[in-house]
Order: sequence, then C-alpha cells, then structure tokens
Amino acid sequence: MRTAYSVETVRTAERELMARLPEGALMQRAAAGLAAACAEVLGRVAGRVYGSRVVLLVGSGDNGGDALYAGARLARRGAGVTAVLLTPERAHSGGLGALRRAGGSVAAAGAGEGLIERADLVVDGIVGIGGKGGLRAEAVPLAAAARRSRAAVVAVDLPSGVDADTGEVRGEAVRADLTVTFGTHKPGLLIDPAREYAGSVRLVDIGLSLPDDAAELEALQHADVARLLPVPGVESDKYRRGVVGVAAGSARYPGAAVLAVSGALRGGAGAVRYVGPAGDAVIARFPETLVSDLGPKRAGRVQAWVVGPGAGDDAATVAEVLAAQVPVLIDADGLRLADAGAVRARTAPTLMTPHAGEAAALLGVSREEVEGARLASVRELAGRYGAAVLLKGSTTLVAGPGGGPVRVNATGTSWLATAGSGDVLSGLVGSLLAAGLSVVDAGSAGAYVHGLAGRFAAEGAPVGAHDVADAVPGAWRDVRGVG
Ligand SMILES: NC(=O)C1=CN([C@@H]2O[C@H](COP(=O)(O)OP(=O)(O)OC[C@H]3O[C@@H](n4cnc5c(N)ncnc54)[C@H](O)[C@@H]3O)[C@@H](O)[C@H]2O)[C@@H](O)CC1
Ligand SMILES: [K+]
Repeated sequence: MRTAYSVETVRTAERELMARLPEGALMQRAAAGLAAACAEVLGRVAGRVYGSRVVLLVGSGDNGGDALYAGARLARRGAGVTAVLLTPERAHSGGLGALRRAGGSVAAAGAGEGLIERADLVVDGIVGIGGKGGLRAEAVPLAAAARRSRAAVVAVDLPSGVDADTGEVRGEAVRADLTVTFGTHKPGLLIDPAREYAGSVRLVDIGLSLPDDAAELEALQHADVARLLPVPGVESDKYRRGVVGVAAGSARYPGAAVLAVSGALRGGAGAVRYVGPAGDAVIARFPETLVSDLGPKRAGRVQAWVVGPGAGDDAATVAEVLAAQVPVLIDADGLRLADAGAVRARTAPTLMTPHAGEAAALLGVSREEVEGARLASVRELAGRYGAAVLLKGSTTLVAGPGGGPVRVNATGTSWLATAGSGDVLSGLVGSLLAAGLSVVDAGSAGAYVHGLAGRFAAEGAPVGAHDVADAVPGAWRDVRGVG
C-alpha cells in the first residue's frame, strides 16, 4: 500500500525526528537522495554528471536548501551548477555556502531564463510543503522557461505551485519530469491535476515514522488488490460466491445493461441476475445471465445490486433497489434518479459512482470545480449522502461514508474515457460487493482491475468498452500473479 500524509502530519513527524538528530541531518538525507536521483537523470539526458549544466531554482525556504545542498553534491562531481535565487536575501545560508565551496555559482532571477535554456537539468526548489497558492509572479517566467527548455526538470518534494494537501493547482505551477519527495507521498502527488505536474515520483526515505491511522490517502498496489480479490474455495457454490443483481438498461439504452452485465460476470460473483427491459439483448450476448422481468423485489436472491446504467427515467426501479437490505451501487442515471433522503436512510452499505459531471450535478457546482478539487468533492459527496463515493477520472478516488483515508487509483488510462466503460466498472464493482467486499474495498479494487484492463485492452490504441470487459480476466490474473 502506498500512503500519503497531510502537511500537518508530516510537520509533526519531522519535528519529532529532528529533535533526536543532529541539526541539519534531515536536510542532508533529503539532499543526498535528491542528488542521487539528479545524477541518474543527468546520466540519461547528458550522458554523465561531469561537465553537465545544472540550474537550481531556489526559493526562500528549506525546499531551496535541499536544492542547494544537492547542487553542491553535483558540483563536487564536476557538474556546472548555477543557483538562481528568487529572494537572494532569504536563500538558505548553509546550502548557499556549501554550493559555493563546491564550486557552484549564483545568479539573480533575471538571468534565469537564459540559463534554463542552455541547461541539461533544472532543479525546482522554489517552494515545497510550505507553499500556499500558485507560483508567485517572479517564479512564473522561470517555470515557463523550464517547460520550453529541453532540460529535464526535477522537482524537490513537490512541483512548486501545486497544493500539497489537495492536488489543486491554482494558477501557474512547475511541470516536472520527476519529483523526488521526502519521507512520505503528499496527497497532491497522487491526485490530479497536481499529479500530472509531478511526472514520475520517487520517494526518499529520511527516517520519518508516520502513524498508520493518520493517512489522508491510500493507493492500493498489486499485492493489496490480490489479497482483496475473491477466490472460490472447494466448498463454494454460486450462492456462496455471491449473486449480483443488475438493474440497468432501457429500451433506449439496452447496451448499458449488456456492458454492466459483462463487468459483473468478470467480478467474482457466482451468478449475475439481470432485471430490466433489455433481457433479450443481455441473454443474446451472455446466456449465463439469470434474467427476470419481475422487478428487483421479486427477482430472487441477490447479495448486492447495481442500479442505474442506462436506466433512462425509471425512478421506480431505483427506489425499489434502494429499499433492498443489501449493498447497492448507484451509477449513471441512477445518481440523478435516486432520492437523497432514501440514500441517506439506508442501513446497508451504499456506493455511488459518479464521474466529474455527475458529481458536479449532485453538488450543484460546475464540472471544472469538481475536476479542480477532486479530493474535497469526493469527501463532500460522501458526507452529504452518508454513502461511499467513487469519483471516476484519471485518478479515481474512493471515499468511505465515515471519513478515513481516501483510496486513490492510478491504474487507469485516458483510453478508458470511452462510452460504456463506466457501465463495465459498475458491474465489476457490484460483483465484488456481492462477493462480500466492503464498499471501499470493492470500489478501489474494482477501479484498479478495471484500469489495468483498460491498459491491457488499449496498448496505446482506441478501444471499446466491451474490449475492456474482455480484458478484465487478464488483469485479474496479472494482479494475482497467475497464468
Ligand atoms: N522540515 C524538515 O524536516 C525537512 C524539510 N525538507 C524540505 O523543506 C521543505 C519545507 O520547507 P519550508 O517549511 O521552509 O517551506 P518551503 O521551502 O516549502 O517554502 C516556504 C517559503 O516559501 C515561500 N512561499 C510560500 N508560498 C509560495 C509560493 N506560492 N511561491 C513562492 N514562494 C512561496 C514562503 O514565503 C516561505 O518563505 C520541504 O518541502 C522539503 O523540501 C527536507 O529538507 C527534509 C526535512
Ligand atoms: K519544489
């Protein structure tokens, strides 16, 4: 499991650790990790460290100090290192001294753009976890020059200008190829839009110990998902493996029913029961489906429901499903049709799975606001509805109904932004719910497998949602390390 902690928690852990260590030890650990990463990058872009050209962008805090000490290490290995000081009177004095002693030089901000143009590597030490708001005016042209330049950009701790705690980006921010972060991931490194600014992320251990129960974010990895995925035992039968009910599709949108069922069949439940007007289309494609036209209440035994994909205006079916005493996943049209009071009144678990546009409609804000503040949006929705919420997107977030760490999934690919792929996800996650996973585990494990399936199906080319469903077994095997 990868975890991310808030700035406040990081600061507390840093204080405790610093009290036990000689002064400056933590910064030296950070600088050593940063310099090693920079040397690797220089090896790739310039062939070697010796003789390469490095520009440090140095702000007024310890983030700039890290950059200066790392620059000193590179200078000792023969790199030509120049520090561009944004506020010369407040630059980290120890770091500045170390850089000068190692043969590095210092330039004023005005000279920065020209230096960046000729650099092999730009190290962004403008601001780290002490930052508020986007980049300040004096740093904006330097960030723009770094973006234009052929130099690799390595961000120190965070790309300057992004919000460490939320992943929000207000105004300009540095775009990095690599971010070297210290002690723990920060939420902003895992959530879009900031995640995109961070490039790839490398975590340097500086000895911080963080409390398990205080994580803001959790990102499942293969091993975590492998532990969650249901595997039938010798005593299993279809009921013990779980029956998932899919109430989806309409005369107008029969395909949504077929796609939701296609996901549900690959999600680990022992059987899929379909209820709705698209039974013929479902049976034609998936003869193993148990089809009923009697409505959810009289459909027979079901351990979890999926309601909403392609449902059109069928509010009655949504209401009937919400009255069931089993876990319910509400997606697509179902989100619009569900009565908020009925959702809040449920005692069995509920999982809502909006994309940004649907979340915006539920919250009464614009889509851009949701996309710009994904963490706040998913938490707000979960709080308002007393339900778990899976907010789809390039980084999918899953918030539980009672707070706690939000799960973030990054296995997705932009090729998954295709009609019907959400229907496949809803079936897949519903199936995991029927197999007995909690709403947060089902949502996050389902998003993980679905994202991976999207990657496998696409391999860099456009795909349809049915291709994603077909790729789910391969993704599942990959996660479990079999086949
Ligand atoms: N505290 C520690 O124990 C450690 C801290 N480390 C580094 O120290 C950083 C935190 O240092 P600081 O607390 O000094 O804070 P920062 O260096 O992140 O930034 C604080 C300074 O930046 C200015 N600033 C704030 N917002 C800005 C913006 N939007 N644009 C430009 N300037 C802005 C502030 O005026 C302040 O002087 C971490 O991100 C990490 O890089 C590491 O050395 C590891 C150990
Ligand atoms: K930075």
